[in-house]
Amino acid sequence: QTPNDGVALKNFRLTADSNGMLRDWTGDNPCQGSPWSGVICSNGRVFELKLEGLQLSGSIDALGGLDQLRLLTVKDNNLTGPIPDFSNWRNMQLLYLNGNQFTGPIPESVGSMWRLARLNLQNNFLNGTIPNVFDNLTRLQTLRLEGNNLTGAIPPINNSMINDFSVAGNQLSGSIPLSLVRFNASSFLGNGDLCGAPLTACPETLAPTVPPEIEPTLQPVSSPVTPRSKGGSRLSTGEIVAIVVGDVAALMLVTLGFLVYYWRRRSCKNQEKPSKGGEIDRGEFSSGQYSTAQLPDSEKNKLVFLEGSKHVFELEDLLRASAEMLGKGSFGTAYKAVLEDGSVVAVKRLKDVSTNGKKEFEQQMELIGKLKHRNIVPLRAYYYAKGEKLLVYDYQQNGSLYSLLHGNRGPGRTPLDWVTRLKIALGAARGLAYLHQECGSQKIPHGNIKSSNILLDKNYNACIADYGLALLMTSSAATTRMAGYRAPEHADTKRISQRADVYSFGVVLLELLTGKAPVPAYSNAAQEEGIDLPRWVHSVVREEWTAEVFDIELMRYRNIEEEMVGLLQVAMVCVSPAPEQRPKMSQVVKMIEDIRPDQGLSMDEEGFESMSQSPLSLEGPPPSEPPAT
Ligand SMILES: Nc1ncnc2c1ncn2[C@@H]1O[C@H](COP(=O)(O)OP(=O)(O)OP(=O)(O)O)[C@@H](O)[C@H]1O
Repeated sequence: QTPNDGVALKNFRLTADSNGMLRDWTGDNPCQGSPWSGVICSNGRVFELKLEGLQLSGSIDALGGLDQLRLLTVKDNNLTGPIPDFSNWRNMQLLYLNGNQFTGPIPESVGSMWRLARLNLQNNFLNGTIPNVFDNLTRLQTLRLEGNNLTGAIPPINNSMINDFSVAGNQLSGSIPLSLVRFNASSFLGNGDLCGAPLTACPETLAPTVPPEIEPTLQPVSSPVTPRSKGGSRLSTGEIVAIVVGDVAALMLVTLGFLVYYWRRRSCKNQEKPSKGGEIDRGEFSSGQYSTAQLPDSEKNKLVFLEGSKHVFELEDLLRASAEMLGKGSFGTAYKAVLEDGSVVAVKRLKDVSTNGKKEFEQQMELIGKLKHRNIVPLRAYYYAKGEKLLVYDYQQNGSLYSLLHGNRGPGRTPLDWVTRLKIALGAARGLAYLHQECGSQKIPHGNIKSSNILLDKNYNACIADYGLALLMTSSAATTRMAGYRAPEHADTKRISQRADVYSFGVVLLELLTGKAPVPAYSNAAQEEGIDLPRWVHSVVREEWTAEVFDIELMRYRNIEEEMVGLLQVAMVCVSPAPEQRPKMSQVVKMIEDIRPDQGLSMDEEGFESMSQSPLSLEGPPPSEPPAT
């Protein structure tokens, strides 16, 4: 009789899910009907279970019955109790129980999971000795046991497949077995009394191992593993991001309050004495930044509207508008301005402009103003004065791709579905291809392609922002931007190029596919290096866990795996280290269109809305691996 995986999962949900994180586990069969989040089936049986960071608590005993599991990850929850007998999990290949509050010993039955490639039990409260069974696991590559309360000596582990090993931060003692001296000291640090290479040599009396009766007196020394309070739970990434964002928001509020206060005081003073001719001194830009350039009368009110833009307001109106700071970038600060007639524009206040005066700036603006395409943010007007340069753009109401992907990864987040991601990828590719072609023989690059420069209009149509600005900026601004998106050759040449844009665009595609940010969320992106997304994806794909690279949010959609792999291939060729191996943007557009050739990726808005998108099922081995801890 086939074991009932649905019953096992429902029992687990009853025990562990007091917060309702698994409320879409409805119906009786997890492998039929609407998918259960985190559950992947093959041939009608539960095959992968990914339940990371969901505040689950209680025991996982009920999962012991899922005998077809290849992958189980429950990392970063609050699960408790002993680890169940492993003998039912004979097919298990990837097992992540780390970051919980499991207690008791590691069962001997771990030796029965003969297919196991990765075992991560780190950061729990496991005690007892390490069972001497790991030599049975001939496929094991990762063994992470750090941050527990394990005692006794480390058994000999002769398995040469293991390349990722740590027992740091336990209470182990005795000499390190010879078979493990190939690992760094960091794999062993923070134990009570471990000795021998790669740590310091054992005193003669201690080697080879400490007798068990003296173990309780051994105290752990400072551990390289993050300390955890007993019974406490660590902050999830989402919570950390929320705290950081909260802090930043609070800081911005305080700053804003200060500026408003400062501004009011200035305005009062200005009311007392009449302003000098031409000084821009309006206070209605509530962030108060945008105020004090001295202008000769001749330059006053010269907001220059570009070809095709209706001249609908004056500089005065702009200065009177209520404004909200959108963010600071490497070219200056962007504001959202709501004019008195209700229309909304985005205003960029430039810093560090390197043109040879007004004429050159105007020429550049006229050039930028001529560019028209549905996938680029239109520049409507500009303002030039000695200490003040403003650019006025259409405001894009759905913000940037960066904030859509990484802005709120915590509870309450609206996932970004696959069709929208594909649509954004194609729109942005078309916008950039247009810019590359339009500049034709001059080969003018964008020079700053990244997800915060891909903006979304009300229909989630992707538009490229900030084009044409890289050429205006001083080299210091140019070198500080682009962390995480910069092509490798840029380190030597410092020159921007269309080929380097293609590389940056490849990073954006990887961001869409993985959900990972190449620059840390809400940090000062200009100054901090983020993760090297191309390198990370390469390393995961090389290990043949291709499915693992994809954003967990995309796991709910069926039948999109082929398309995701298709887009991954496009991304990988874009991030080729050698510039000449990268395709042109026009070719990239074609490749993305080909991902859904007969379903009309090249269609208009309506076409996109109607494209099919059903939750994903990954069939057959190998299972995907969760991100490294
Ligand atoms: N036209 C616009 N409509 C809506 N949001 C915008 C607009 N222009 C810029 N923003 C948003 O304002 C914020 C600041 O933009 P800005 O271009 O100044 O900096 P950046 O894109 O983060 O960095 P960089 O200057 O290097 O491009 C970003 O989050 C961006 O998405």
